[in-house]
Amino acid sequence: MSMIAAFYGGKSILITGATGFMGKVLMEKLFRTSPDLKVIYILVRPKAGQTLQQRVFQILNSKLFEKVKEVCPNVHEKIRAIYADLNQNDFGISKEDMQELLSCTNIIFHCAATVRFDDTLRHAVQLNVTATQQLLLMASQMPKLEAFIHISTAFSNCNLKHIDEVIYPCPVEPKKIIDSLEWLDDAIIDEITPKLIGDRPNTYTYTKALGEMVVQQESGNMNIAIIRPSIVGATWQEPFPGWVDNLNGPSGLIIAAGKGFLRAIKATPMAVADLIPVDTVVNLTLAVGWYTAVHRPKSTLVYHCTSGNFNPCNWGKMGFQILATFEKIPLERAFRRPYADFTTNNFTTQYRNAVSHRAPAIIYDFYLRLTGRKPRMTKLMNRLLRTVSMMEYFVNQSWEWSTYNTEMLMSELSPEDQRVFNFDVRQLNWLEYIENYVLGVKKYLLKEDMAGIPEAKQHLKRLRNIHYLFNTALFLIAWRLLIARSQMARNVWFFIVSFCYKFLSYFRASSTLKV
Ligand SMILES: CCCCCCCCCCCCCCCC(=O)SCCNC(=O)CCNC(=O)[C@H](O)C(C)(C)COP(=O)(O)OP(=O)(O)OC[C@H]1O[C@@H](n2cnc3c(N)ncnc32)[C@H](O)[C@@H]1OP(=O)(O)O
Ligand SMILES: NC(=O)C1=CN([C@@H]2O[C@H](COP(=O)(O)OP(=O)(O)OC[C@H]3O[C@@H](n4cnc5c(N)ncnc54)[C@H](OP(=O)(O)O)[C@@H]3O)[C@@H](O)[C@H]2O)C=CC1
Repeated sequence: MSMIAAFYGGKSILITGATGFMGKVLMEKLFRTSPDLKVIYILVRPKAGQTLQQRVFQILNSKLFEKVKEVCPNVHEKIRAIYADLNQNDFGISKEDMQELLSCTNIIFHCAATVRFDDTLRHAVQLNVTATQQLLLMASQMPKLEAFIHISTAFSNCNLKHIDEVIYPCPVEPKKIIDSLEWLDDAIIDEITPKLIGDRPNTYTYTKALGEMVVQQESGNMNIAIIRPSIVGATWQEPFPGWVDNLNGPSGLIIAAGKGFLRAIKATPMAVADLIPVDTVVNLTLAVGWYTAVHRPKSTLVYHCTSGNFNPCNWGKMGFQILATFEKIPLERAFRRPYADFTTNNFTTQYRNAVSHRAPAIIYDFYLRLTGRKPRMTKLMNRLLRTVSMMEYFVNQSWEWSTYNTEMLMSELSPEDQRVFNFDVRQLNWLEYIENYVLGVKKYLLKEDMAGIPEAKQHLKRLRNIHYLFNTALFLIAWRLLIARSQMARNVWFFIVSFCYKFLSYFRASSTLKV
């Protein structure tokens, strides 16, 4: 019997960010392994014209929850969606709901965040810092609370090369930043943002670091732990391999490469690609929840959930395997054949952006205009290049994360828990994982039918022929222009032609002699 699974039985669990990528996998695993848990409260806001109930219905009816419905048929009765907007004071939660949360919650998993790299400092602070502070305040009023688990990121201190499982202070106190954002106007905030984030690449990593400081400062006598995952990718094993449902991290770029939009990226092939499967993160999170509640460590422990020091894979190997998978399992209606180069040089990157990205987009838009359609490729390409430029920071350097606490926890688990809540990435086979990831992107994210693979392959063959034809035509035109303008080119041309002629005559003569 799994001790961790038994621990969650009968518990009331509060999850923020349950509608997000990690939150869904966390809920799924909880219901599947501890179907006797009492209730999962999820803080949800209405979105995209959907009510709370519609959002929950959609999640429960997705493929991800198929196994859960077998193990826990009354799962819909055990989810209680509570209206909450983390941008509002007290999250806009009604008095009755708040009362219930305060009096019943046993465990909190705080996953909600803005993960956008380009968010304004005001919004990123509101969600990643102020909301964390408010949640901690709520937690401190919960008499039955056993553990508060905060999800941060391994990149919260990406300005350092070696990162320990400790909370590093930021130069300006989070409280001062929260206070000043209340009265500063947006223009001034934009101006001071680069100074505040310093050598971090974006507001996301900076505000996640501030969020950790808030957790440390407001922890009081609660049992708190922080999890720092690196780049979270599709599921490795559970509930099935390759599940992914958003474009964050590598997923968007995998699609861009598979559809033939992304032809080159400024990335260091030997830099460590610290990807971690979402189910591994969730297993560690649940194990940490159990350990924190049962063993009550004296201080707030930080757990790194990374792959680099256990089982490193680099971007070169990853890119190669992604492209190799597209040979076998191509995406439908690709714009060009999948091919992506890694370059480390700024000049080459600019050249490839102009020649391999912008030029084909302009030519295609011209073709769309000619055929009476609305041009869209240049806009899409500009967006892609902007996204790629934001990812460059993460694919051109390697970090070292120490993992003492994570390893300590691994050794504390019973063999059964090590199996059911496996977070040992030494067992991960990268080639197999990446292949399943690419397949998952195709099936679950793009919702493409596997029956369409032969047609997709045919389409790629057509694109290859067009590519050859285009290159041959381009070469002939260039050559023709050169011959018309340069005596030297003409001489070379006549030399080649006469050489070929002589060779053919010799070949014909020798074959006649043999006969
Ligand atoms: C063979 C080669 C393999 C190479 C393989 C390299 C992998 C290299 C991974 C490094 C990864 C580091 C990750 C750090 C690890 C964390 O800890 S961070 C957590 C992860 N966070 C993220 O990844 C957030 C990144 N995303 C963003 O910040 C914003 O979406 C962006 C990129 C700034 C775009 O903003 P925007 O232009 O306002 O666009 P947005 O409204 O979000 O979406 C607009 C459109 O773009 C699409 N889109 C959104 N995001 C993306 C995306 N990432 N990609 C493509 N399209 C996207 C949307 O679907 C949408 O399409 P439409 O609905 O309009 O058709
Ligand atoms: N994905 C990754 O690569 C990594 C993620 N992390 C961390 O993991 C955690 C989960 O990330 P992930 O699941 O990928 O992120 P997602 O963007 O998929 O999910 C974010 C969640 O936060 C919720 N949320 C955002 N704003 C609000 C709001 N104003 N009110 C209520 N809920 C809100 C979203 O709700 P809604 O559906 O309504 O938008 C969603 O459920 C985050 O803390 C992130 O920093 C750490 C490392 C890497």
